[in-house]
Amino acid sequence: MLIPFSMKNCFQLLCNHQVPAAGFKQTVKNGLILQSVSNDVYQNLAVEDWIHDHMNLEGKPILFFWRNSPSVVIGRHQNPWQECNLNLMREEGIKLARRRSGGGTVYHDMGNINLTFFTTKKKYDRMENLKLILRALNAVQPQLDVQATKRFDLLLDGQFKISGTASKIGRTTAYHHCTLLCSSDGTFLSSLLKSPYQGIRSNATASIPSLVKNLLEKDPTLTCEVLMNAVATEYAAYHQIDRHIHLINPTDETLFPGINSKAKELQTWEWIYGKTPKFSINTSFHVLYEQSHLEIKVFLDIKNGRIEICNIEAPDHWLPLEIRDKLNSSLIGNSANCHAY
Ligand SMILES: Nc1ncnc2c1ncn2[C@@H]1O[C@H](COP(=O)(O)OC(=O)CCCC[C@@H]2CCSS2)[C@@H](O)[C@H]1O
Repeated sequence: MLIPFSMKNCFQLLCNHQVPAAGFKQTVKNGLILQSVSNDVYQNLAVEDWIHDHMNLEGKPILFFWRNSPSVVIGRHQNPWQECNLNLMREEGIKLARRRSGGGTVYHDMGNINLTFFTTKKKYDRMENLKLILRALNAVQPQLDVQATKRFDLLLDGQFKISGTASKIGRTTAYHHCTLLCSSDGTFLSSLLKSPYQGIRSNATASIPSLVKNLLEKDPTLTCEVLMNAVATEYAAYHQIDRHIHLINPTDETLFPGINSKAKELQTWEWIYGKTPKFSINTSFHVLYEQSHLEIKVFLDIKNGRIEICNIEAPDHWLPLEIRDKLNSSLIGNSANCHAY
């Protein structure tokens, strides 16, 4: 079912400004199913940006499958310090990405499928897409008890989340993307999505933690490949299109002119950390000094990921006033995570 081939002609058919190439007309008349050959979260998010920015989807919806090497993906208006364990992520080499859609933080690895449903703004319908996934699940395993919730999660057995949803609505084009947990590392997922920091105050979107489960735990035949093929079959039937999954390479500038600079931008400190809504930290800790515990109080105001106000308070005999003032002023302008560079 997977056919790697040059997508150039398909994109020529779908792009606003280009002339339809003969031959592929039938294939892409009513839509297209794509799958990324890359497991790089930034490259795959760049495909979403590119399609969103460049394609005319009128009468030609697109379904895009993608999987990533271990990554944590935060929503557009979230605070990574509040949402995940950045130290653990650094130790384990887990990527952090900020997506352009809103909503909460999720963990991705090769056991998690991402599905992006691109449509015109008019045709955007998250529940319709989730119902399509439910039909696909039902086709491969009729005994599964999976339901869509009002917040567009998919729950297995009434309590375990197997899919989370987010979306981006542009002027004319929109996309709904969601996860599908097949065989992800559940222990990693829960330890990475716990912040060690206390005392953060902010208006950033907070994630809504749930119990999660993998579909493969419920039925060992439900591999990622089986699930993707099932959804592709259902999508093709629904849109009356060819059910082939076309493999695409997100670094191919001949298919996606300008895509590499989009991927680069998504990897910048300014986008990942710098877009964090303003927040403050009000916390304290103790140090042992000459057999007594001293309380050190810390107050920080952080804007665009950088310290704007810094107020560290400590007993004078441990931290002389002059040094404390120097320390406070020297921290201003620093990134809230200097190690992340
Ligand atoms: N991969 C995955 N799938 C489903 N649920 C998850 C996953 N990872 C974590 N979680 C659980 O969801 C909550 C957060 O739920 P919350 O509802 O806050 O956020 C979401 O669901 C966002 C989904 C974004 C989907 C996009 C699709 C392509 S790029 S990312 C988290 O604390 C965990 O309990």
